[in-house]
Amino acid sequence: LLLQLRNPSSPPCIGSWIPWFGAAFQFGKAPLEFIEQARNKHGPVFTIFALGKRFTFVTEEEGTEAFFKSEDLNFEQAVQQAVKNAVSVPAEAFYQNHGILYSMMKGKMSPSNLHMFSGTLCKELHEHMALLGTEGTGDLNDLVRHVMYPAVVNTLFGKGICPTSPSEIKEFEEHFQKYDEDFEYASQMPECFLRNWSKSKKWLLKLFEKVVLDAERTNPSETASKTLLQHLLDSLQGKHLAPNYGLLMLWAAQANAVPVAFWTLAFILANPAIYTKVMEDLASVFGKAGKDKLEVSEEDLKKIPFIKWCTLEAIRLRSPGAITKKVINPIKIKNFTIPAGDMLMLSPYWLHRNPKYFPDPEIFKPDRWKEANLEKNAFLDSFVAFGGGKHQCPGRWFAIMEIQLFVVLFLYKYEFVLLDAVPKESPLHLVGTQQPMAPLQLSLSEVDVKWKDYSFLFWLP
Ligand code: HEM
Repeated sequence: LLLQLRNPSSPPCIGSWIPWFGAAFQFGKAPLEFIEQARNKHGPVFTIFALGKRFTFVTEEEGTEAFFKSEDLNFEQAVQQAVKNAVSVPAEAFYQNHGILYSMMKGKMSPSNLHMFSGTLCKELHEHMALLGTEGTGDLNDLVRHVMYPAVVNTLFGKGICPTSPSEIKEFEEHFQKYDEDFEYASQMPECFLRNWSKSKKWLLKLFEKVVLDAERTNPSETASKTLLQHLLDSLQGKHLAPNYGLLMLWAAQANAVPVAFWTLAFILANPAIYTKVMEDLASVFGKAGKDKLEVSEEDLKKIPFIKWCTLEAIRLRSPGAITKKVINPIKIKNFTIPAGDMLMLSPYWLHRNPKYFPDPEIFKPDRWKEANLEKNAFLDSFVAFGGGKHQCPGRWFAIMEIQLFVVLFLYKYEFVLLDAVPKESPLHLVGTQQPMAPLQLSLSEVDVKWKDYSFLFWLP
């Protein structure tokens, strides 16, 4: 009945007048799947009424164009409340700082500055991989986290600034994982509903008071020697918010990149032909696998484009469930008028499954990236994992580089046997890239150079 009575110019609205029941409840349970079902049933533009808010989804090209370009939509207003809930930055300070901090991060992590990170990152990755030992069995996701997390934190925040050593990391990791796990829900609702999350947030903010003091104390005067955190401290208006912004930056740097590194490795290892191609490329640039302490520069990575394609293809398949803008003036999309106040939502995850742009969309096909003009830093058409327009993810080039570097060093150093099938992605979260639903056990051992030549034979059809 509701659908029949609606104003024909507004999108179909799915929901009930009591938030949390009916469709809104289903939406909360598995939002990713819900979006696709709603699209099939109601068409490319539809509104979900949940948590007392209207979320309008646009799932086709016309909507995408408007989403990234329209002046009637606003990014800052869409995320301000979430930032307030997540790290307690008040609205006024958020609006005052956002533009300055965004430009700073975009500049520091631009393609031409990546070489400033790659040396340190390579060294750090080696150091933390060495702690894994020469062989063992475990879950790939844990393994990736144990290496990537401390290596990237030491690179962006400075060594010894955040806890990363084996003795101090455990408690930190527990809190950070809890914080990350419920970040999405916590950014949408009052903290009192999430007691454990709130405890971890307080613990992390307290820790960051010390982190920023240490970073401030060791802040060098010359620009080239500063860490990303120190640049953030220099740019920030309202120094008392430094711990809050430090934590936000840590979350942004880890939350998406770590799961994508997992998926990139999982997809490569589960596809014998792709694994073989990667290993041949590595051998042609660096010589036979197994030599320890391979030094890989950002220039070297350019010689192995196939690994960049694998990374981008994993990002395509596991891209954020949704990104958001707030409608500030009514906007027309297709035949619908979306009212001011709505949250406009676009799903990179589902857009990346449109066969018109990505034939065989569910298949991991790194070769499709041959068509992208990556030398000019352009992605494939309709690839929006990092957003688009003027608010695109400022860390995207760093993210792609760190994952490539990790994959290179890891595959070069170890041989693997997968003990499980690649798990499915969890449909539970809307914000950010997907987590695996189940563990992926594998056993690994350092490559024995003698054997490496022959190991290719096992993969051949
Ligand atoms: C594969 C990994 C990553 C993915 C898929 C990703 C994706 C995104 C997306 C979709 C947005 C929001 C864009 C929008 O809503 O229009 C975003 C924002 C952001 N990302 Fe990333 N990101 C990744 C890695 C990183 C890394 C490694 C960093 C930092 C080192 C980072 C820092 C940020 C920051 C600071 C913002 C907020 C920008 C703003 O406030 O305007 N991201 N990212």
